[in-house]
Amino acid sequence: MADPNKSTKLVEICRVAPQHADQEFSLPLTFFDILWLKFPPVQCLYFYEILPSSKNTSSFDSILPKLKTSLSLTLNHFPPLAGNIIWPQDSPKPILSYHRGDAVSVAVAESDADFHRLVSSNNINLEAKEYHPLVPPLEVCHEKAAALALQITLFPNHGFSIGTSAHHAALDGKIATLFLKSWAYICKHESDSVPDQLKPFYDRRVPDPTRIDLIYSNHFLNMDLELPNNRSLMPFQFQSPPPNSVRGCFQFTPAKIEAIRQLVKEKKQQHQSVHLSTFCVTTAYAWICLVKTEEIKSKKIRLTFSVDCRSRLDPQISENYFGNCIAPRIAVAESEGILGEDGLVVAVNAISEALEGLNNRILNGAEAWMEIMQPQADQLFFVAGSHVFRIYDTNFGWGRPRKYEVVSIDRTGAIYFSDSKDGDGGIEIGVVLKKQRMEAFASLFAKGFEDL
Ligand SMILES: CC(C)(COP(=O)(O)OP(=O)(O)OC[C@H]1O[C@@H](n2cnc3c(N)ncnc32)[C@H](O)[C@@H]1OP(=O)(O)O)[C@@H](O)C(=O)NCCC(=O)NCCSC(=O)CC(=O)O
Repeated sequence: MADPNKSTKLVEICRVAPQHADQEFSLPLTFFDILWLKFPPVQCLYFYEILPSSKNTSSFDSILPKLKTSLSLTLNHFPPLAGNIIWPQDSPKPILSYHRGDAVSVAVAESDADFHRLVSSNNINLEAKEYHPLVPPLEVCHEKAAALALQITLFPNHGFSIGTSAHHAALDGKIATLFLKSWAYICKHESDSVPDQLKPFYDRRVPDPTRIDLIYSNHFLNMDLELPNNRSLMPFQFQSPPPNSVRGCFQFTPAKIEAIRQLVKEKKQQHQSVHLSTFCVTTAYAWICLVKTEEIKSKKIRLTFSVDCRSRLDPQISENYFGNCIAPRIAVAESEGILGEDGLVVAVNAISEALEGLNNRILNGAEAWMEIMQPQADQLFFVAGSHVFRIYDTNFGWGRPRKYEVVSIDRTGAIYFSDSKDGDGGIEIGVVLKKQRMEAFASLFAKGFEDL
């Protein structure tokens, strides 16, 4: 249990602006962005350890100035992140706007909480709310919503954490990661520029011949909300984590991933081929463990995940296109099948089916994505993040992150995926469950591999 006497104290809240951004930005949101307009902020945490024996100890005092200076330089490349989402009365849709003088709110805090407990990957007793003091709130009111807020928390003699709160209508996971990597690069190399692969791309030429952006915007404008106006940018209320919720982090080593793949291959022998990517087999395994843990009674079970569309649009857009460019996909399976002897094959089949048509029909049905995103009775799981982002390569000059966490999954109910901190091709997943359920999940997750 967390020690109630340990605390995180706010030291200052400063505003960091791009150092030389002369260009004002006004990026109209596309339908990919508007889909997330009312979503709560995506909150992530990166922990960095500074070992007492390391030569970096002497530089502990320089952490904060280095991070602030490099942030300001990084924002030169990402000025919209210092801006706000607004929805002017005369605009049919919301806009991400950056004006000179806009800045990112950066909270600086100091914590005497147990750093090692917070970064432990084997701990399934970390209360969900223990990370909350380490991530900042995002400034949101009816008229505007900040794109980004940051918090740097120092753990004297141990290390520091960077907490991020990002508006999902401003950027998706890929660009949030790109921003952090650019910041880390500039900080580590004491540079003011980044290599091309870390540069965002601002051309907004996303194909939208049927004006899905207006369909989504009108959805909000026509909603019967008890708000001063339907252009309000206040997010929908998402549930707080129930009391007794804990976080768990689980590892798929490369050997475990291969074992699942082999098992599905053997069982599928006589049938058609299926998509046996790392994403597919690990998501299937985690999904089954969750369904068993939650003792789901509904007949059909759904799993929603995002697909990066950047390379899948016609014509393709830049890999570093700034904004959102993800499409929701839903895997649907019968609970009987998922819980049965061939549950893995059933789950892999369902995910494979949901992945069909990505290269030529990616936007089919996009008019209805807004409905897909609404909570539904038989929809259970939502995948956030991706192992392909290589989060653990985000090195500000003090080494790889000791731990990464998507804090906001405790409100969205998602399960997050990232690469593993060992950098060996493994995968890490994070879940938030009630304590008893977490114990059941941990046991199922471990036992499943014994049975492979
Ligand atoms: C649709 C997918 C999930 C499907 O993934 P898959 O791995 O099954 O399929 P795939 O076609 O991408 O890859 C199949 C195999 O080819 C390999 N592969 C793919 N592209 C490659 C490339 N360019 N070079 C080399 N290899 C490549 C993969 O590593 C994989 O192998 P192997 O498996 O052996 O490695 C993914 O393509 C994708 O779009 N991922 C990103 C999703 C995303 O952006 N999520 C974040 C949402 S925003 C967010 O999270 C914020 C929030 O909402 O909270």
